[in-house]
Amino acid sequence: MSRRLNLVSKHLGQNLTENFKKSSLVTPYVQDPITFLHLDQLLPAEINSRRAQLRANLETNLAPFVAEWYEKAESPGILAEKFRSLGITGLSDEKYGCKKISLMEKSLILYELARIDCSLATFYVVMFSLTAHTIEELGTEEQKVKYLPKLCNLDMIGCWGLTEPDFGSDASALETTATPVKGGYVLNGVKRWIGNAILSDIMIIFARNITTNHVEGFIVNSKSNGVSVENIQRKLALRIVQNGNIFLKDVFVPANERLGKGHTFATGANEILEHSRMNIAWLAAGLIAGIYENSIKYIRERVQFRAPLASFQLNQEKLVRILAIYQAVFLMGWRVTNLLKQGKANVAQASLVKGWCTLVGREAAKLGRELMGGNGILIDNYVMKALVDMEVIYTYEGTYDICALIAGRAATGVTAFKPGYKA
Ligand SMILES: Cc1cc2nc3c(=O)[nH]c(=O)nc-3n(C[C@H](O)[C@H](O)[C@H](O)COP(=O)(O)OP(=O)(O)OC[C@H]3O[C@@H](n4cnc5c(N)ncnc54)[C@H](O)[C@@H]3O)c2cc1C
Repeated sequence: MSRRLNLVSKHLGQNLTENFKKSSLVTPYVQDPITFLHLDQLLPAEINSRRAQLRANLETNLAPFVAEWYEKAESPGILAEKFRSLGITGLSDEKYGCKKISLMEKSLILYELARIDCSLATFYVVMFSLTAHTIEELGTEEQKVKYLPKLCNLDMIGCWGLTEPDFGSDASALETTATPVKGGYVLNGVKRWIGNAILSDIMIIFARNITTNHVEGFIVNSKSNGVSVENIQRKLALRIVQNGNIFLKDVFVPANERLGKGHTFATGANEILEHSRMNIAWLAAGLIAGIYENSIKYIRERVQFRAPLASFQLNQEKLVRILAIYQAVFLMGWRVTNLLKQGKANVAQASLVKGWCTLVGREAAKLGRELMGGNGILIDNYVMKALVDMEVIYTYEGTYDICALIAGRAATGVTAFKPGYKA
């Protein structure tokens, strides 16, 4: 189309849209999906107002940089400083010089971070739901005093190494070994996909104690002799997070760096995953909020067939499906967070919620991408990035299938896992 025709058609489209907007068919609309079923009323007022403040700060301080970081696939050095200045660093209790961040508040921080970008939320999960939380729950008092003050303020970066090249879903069968020696243990093995590995000062490494044959956790100084990290390149999702392979060759770990509790897979790594899986439901909710908001804005503005995309029945149905998915995911996240707070959540519940929220999150992401047509693949339009990132959260910390089978075992009382599986 010539430039003149293009301008005329654009002008005509704008007039029609303006007329359409003025017509009685168009009413005020739902910009923020949380308002549809008034889900914000489920949140304590003080926490909800801090959430709103955080959203405003994230929009100003982080959102403008995300596309560039994502394209360059880099974790900016200033991220820790940004998180500190936003006041979102801390622990579940005010101790070890850390600020208190309650379970619900942490969930909403993850929700708001994912709404901006899922890599930012994942960095937060690795630091606070995995690394710091492991030391908080399973560490000795000496380990807590040594590490938590630095971890909770992001003065120290940690990573959490469970997965191995040959043991992903089948994590409880992992092969990295911990051999008791005088004064400690010697670790040998390889870890794969570990978030923050290359940036880390310390690593939580799960290894099989060859004396007990159980999987237990060790705190490894990343600069120890025998530790090397290779960054995984060319990822097409979660590009701001750095994932690495960790190689452990005859790495000596002093006895006092063995985690104090959780000396089996079920009582150690799996306990931490239970908590963390619940967090992933909030990443899904944040992503779906972002998908909804970007989609509604787009379809109200874009004109085809001389009418806004939002006026087409098929498009309304797709948008409403995203809106409904959002309500369900938020409610599930909220419910399981409250159960966990009351000490009543278990691994089956956390797995059901994590698995299902990311399953339907995939559908929401596809619908959002579809609503934007070709423009849906542009990074600045959010939805394609959300779609690929949703694929990762559907997979990490227990794939959808594994989560479904853990919940299925609780529901039926019959295991679908091969003999020996411990989750
Ligand atoms: C970006 C990213 C970040 C990650 N970060 C970390 C991290 O920080 N720390 C860490 O320890 N790990 C991390 N992981 C690893 C992640 O937890 C694993 O990728 C995940 O558990 C799946 O393992 P896998 O990739 O080896 O897939 P596999 O186990 O090989 O599974 C492949 C497929 O087979 C299915 N499958 C496997 N077993 C069964 C079964 N019994 N029944 C039915 N279906 C089955 C799976 O559901 C999946 O669809 C990360 C992964 C990614 C991609």
